[in-house]
Amino acid sequence: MRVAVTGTPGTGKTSAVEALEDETGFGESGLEVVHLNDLIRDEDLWDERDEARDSLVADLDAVAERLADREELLVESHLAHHLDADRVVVLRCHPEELERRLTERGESDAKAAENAESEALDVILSETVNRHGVENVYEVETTDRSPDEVAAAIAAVVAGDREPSAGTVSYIDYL
Ligand SMILES: Nc1ncnc2c1ncn2[C@@H]1O[C@H](COP(=O)(O)OP(=O)(O)O)[C@@H](O)[C@H]1O
Repeated sequence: MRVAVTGTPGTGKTSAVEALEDETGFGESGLEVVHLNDLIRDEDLWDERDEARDSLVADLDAVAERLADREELLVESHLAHHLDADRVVVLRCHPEELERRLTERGESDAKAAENAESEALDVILSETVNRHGVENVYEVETTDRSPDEVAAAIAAVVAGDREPSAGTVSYIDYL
């Protein structure tokens, strides 16, 4: 099975998946965890540098090819939903809390605000539903949850103990 964990930067993908990897019992799932942003950087799977955003623009074809022969995968990244997957977890976070998390992480105010707005507009959720269909999408609210609690929700998706739930989160009040 291939599981993608996606979400706007700051929703806590890396923290939750690291907590999941630390959980006893996760090894039994047989899933290999890929922190995609690290792979893209380490293996040069990008084709240009976005100077304005101080980030790399991933070569998604090269990434897909790199992972093509892997069947048992859990891929974590804000790009993970652009890859083939059986189930996609979309982490969500209230834009005000998201902005706080990103600013605390050292991101610029502009970048934090851009991501908060994107989260309020459901950008990644929409992209995910368009590609994978509502029946394969699981939204997980992280605003008031610890990384361990978010990890437990991801584990429940992996185990098949959670129903698909696209469209259950709304931050329209922020706009
Ligand atoms: N569940 C959470 N509750 C509060 N803060 C969190 C949570 N998850 C992550 N953070 C903090 O928010 C920031 C972004 O987390 P990170 O895991 O890097 O997110 P992402 O991988 O989605 O960009 C980090 O500073 C992290 O410590």
